Amino acid sequence: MVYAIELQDISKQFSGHEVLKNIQLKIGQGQTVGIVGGNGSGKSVLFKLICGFVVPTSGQIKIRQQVLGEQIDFPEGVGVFINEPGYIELFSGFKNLQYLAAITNRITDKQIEKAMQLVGLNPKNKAKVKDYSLGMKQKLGIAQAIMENQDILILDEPFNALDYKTYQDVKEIIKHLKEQQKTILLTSHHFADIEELCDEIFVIEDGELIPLTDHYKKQFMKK
Ligand SMILES: Nc1ncnc2c1ncn2[C@@H]1O[C@H](COP(=O)(O)OP(=O)(O)OP(=O)(O)O)[C@@H](O)[C@H]1O
Repeated sequence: MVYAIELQDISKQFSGHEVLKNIQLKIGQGQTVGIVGGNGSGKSVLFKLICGFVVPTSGQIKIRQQVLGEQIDFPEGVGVFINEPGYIELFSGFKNLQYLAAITNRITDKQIEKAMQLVGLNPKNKAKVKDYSLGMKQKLGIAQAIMENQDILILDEPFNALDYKTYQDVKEIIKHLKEQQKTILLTSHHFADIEELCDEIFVIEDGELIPLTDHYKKQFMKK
């Protein structure tokens, strides 16, 4: 199998506190993998390591066979949604996405508009991002993650703060991305969503990444 993402012996410490210990993870191209765990267990740190936003204390990360920090600094062709993305507050949502799209210059304004419409944002809305609600910012972040049609998607809590209709829409978008054989890494505190969407599920407990067992499943289903 061709692996889109590979983590070998990844550990991460912050000021001597070991958040992640010897993580091994292989994600095949086209797979959707869910990561669950309690608050502060290290899910976001794991995702930031894969995106190249945080450097591991030890171990190796490969994205499409390329070693992060050696062959590449940042993984290319990865759509990222990490909570509370930073935007230029005085720009509209569309202008923010236009600004970000200009970095790689791969997509047209029409594609940006389409991504915004998919998550229920009006690209013609001139409101500044500083006046956006939390849910609108969340939608903008998801539009950003999917707008370039990347084949790897890292989605950290994509369902947070969404109204019911947008939550359903985002779930449908993820299902559609799965059908298109995208590789997706997903977290959510709603275990039912993870179970519905993911081919494989792992738990982070005490810094270790372990496959979901019935014991953990019962624990998460209670929530
Ligand atoms: N830059 C940082 N400096 C120091 N500690 C950090 C840093 N980033 C994360 N941590 C610590 O790493 C641990 C894991 O945090 P992380 O955000 O990955 O948790 P999480 O599983 O995503 O939690 P939640 O479900 O609440 O979002 C926490 O103890 C957090 O305080």
